[in-house]
Amino acid sequence: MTKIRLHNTKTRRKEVFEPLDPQNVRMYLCGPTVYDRAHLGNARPVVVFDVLYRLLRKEFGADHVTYVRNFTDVDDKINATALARKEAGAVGTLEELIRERTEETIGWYHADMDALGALRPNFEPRATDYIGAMIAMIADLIEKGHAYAKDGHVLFRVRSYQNYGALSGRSVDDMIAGARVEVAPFKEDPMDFVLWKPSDDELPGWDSPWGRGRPGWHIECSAMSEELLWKKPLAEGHLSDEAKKFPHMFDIHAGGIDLQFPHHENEIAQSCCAHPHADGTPGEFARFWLHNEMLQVEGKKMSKSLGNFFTVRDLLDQGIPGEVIRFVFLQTHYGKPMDWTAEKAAQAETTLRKWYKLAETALDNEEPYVGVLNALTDDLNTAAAIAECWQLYHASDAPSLRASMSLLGLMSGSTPGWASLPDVDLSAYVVALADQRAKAMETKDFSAVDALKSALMAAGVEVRMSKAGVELLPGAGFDASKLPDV
Ligand SMILES: Nc1ncnc2c1ncn2[C@@H]1O[C@H](COP(=O)(O)OP(=O)(O)OP(=O)(O)O)[C@@H](O)[C@H]1O
Ligand SMILES: [Zn+2]
Repeated sequence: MTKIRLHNTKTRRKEVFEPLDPQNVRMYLCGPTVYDRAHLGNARPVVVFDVLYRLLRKEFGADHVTYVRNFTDVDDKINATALARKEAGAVGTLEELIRERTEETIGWYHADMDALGALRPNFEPRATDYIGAMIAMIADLIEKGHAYAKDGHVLFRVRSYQNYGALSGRSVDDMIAGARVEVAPFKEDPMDFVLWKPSDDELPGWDSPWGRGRPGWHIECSAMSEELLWKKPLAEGHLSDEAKKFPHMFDIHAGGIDLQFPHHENEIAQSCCAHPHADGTPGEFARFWLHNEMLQVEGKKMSKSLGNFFTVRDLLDQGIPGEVIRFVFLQTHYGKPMDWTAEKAAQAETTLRKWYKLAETALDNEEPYVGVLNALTDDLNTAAAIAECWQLYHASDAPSLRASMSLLGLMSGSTPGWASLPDVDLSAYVVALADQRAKAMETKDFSAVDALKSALMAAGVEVRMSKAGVELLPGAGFDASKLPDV
């Protein structure tokens, strides 16, 4: 078996990845806050870590990987969206409107990420289903002296955790200088962050020892990863004796680099302080930290707050197949920033069309080509994997190309219609158009040619007419059911 090597942000090195328990490889990815459609940047971690999930399933067995990705469904932005709808006259209590909004957004998220060929994780916990676990963890942190309650708030005492900042490689003081930390009367230190905050009657809230309130953002990932990647497999007997020697530890924690600080630093602080070793020193959390770089727009992170975003749905609605979007992501290593451009999408589509044509002649039951596997096991080098696929294409090695594409999550069948594109026989239309054009040259009446051309274009066919002849290609929005009769 090829050794998987991954760049671990924690050590800033590429390291050989050996799971604590090869029978149950455990990974957690910070998921979306569900108040709106995912923008294209939000899709990058999903695609990148879907490749990792597929690789781990290939190496350790499909039933031996547990992948958790949460939904943050308690958040001030969600509350604000629901409140705005209520003010605009929507019927229902605020809580109902919030639930409606998060349900709707989760539905959109699934549809959009499915279209990108991303496998659904094994667990997709919602924060609101784990409030009890969060309250218990917060109470425990207070008892251990790592947190304090003040005015209905509970704060994490950052200076009680010596390793704070280790993931980002910065000292607490540097971080304070560089970050916009909120100074508040209820804080002992401006660096302390919120574990729990009070809710007024207008806001969703849960009863807690500190009054009615709601959790801060960071605690949910600590609580949910603990519940699903440690307690649950432990209780169900799905952890080896070796893995049990590392309580509360799991293999991989992933997310965008924008989450490294403060979100991931805070997750580490909470989890390690909640589960100290027997000698009282801070305990363990994730062994490997993986961070994807940002999708950018003109050098800036695509983000909702900057307003420089478009959604995955926008692109799908423009007729760009999900696999094309996926392919564009795969062309850049996850550790590098990247842009989305129309040229990249067009090139990706041309490539995929060629590959499909060859790969479709083979069955999907071969092993992926070793060159592709080697590229992926080298810190998910998807760009190199694509170069290897080109070699297979040029060598007309259909079985290996098909198996390699499927390891990359391509040809996954989640974009219906796409797979049949290369097989579409448009030759009857080529003949008809050429005939009509020949006639029109004599009669000087081009209306029939134009009508047929428009009908084909309406079905998503790209029409190229030149002296050399007529060329027809199914385009991105191709729909065979709309083809005209000839
Ligand atoms: N431009 C981007 N490129 C790559 N990943 C991104 C980008 N923007 C956000 N992410 C990732 O998307 C995931 C979901 O994040 P989240 O729902 O918190 O985003 P958001 O806060 O709605 O987005 P924004 O940062 O635009 O406000 C996180 O893993 C985050 O790192
Ligand atoms: Zn998280």
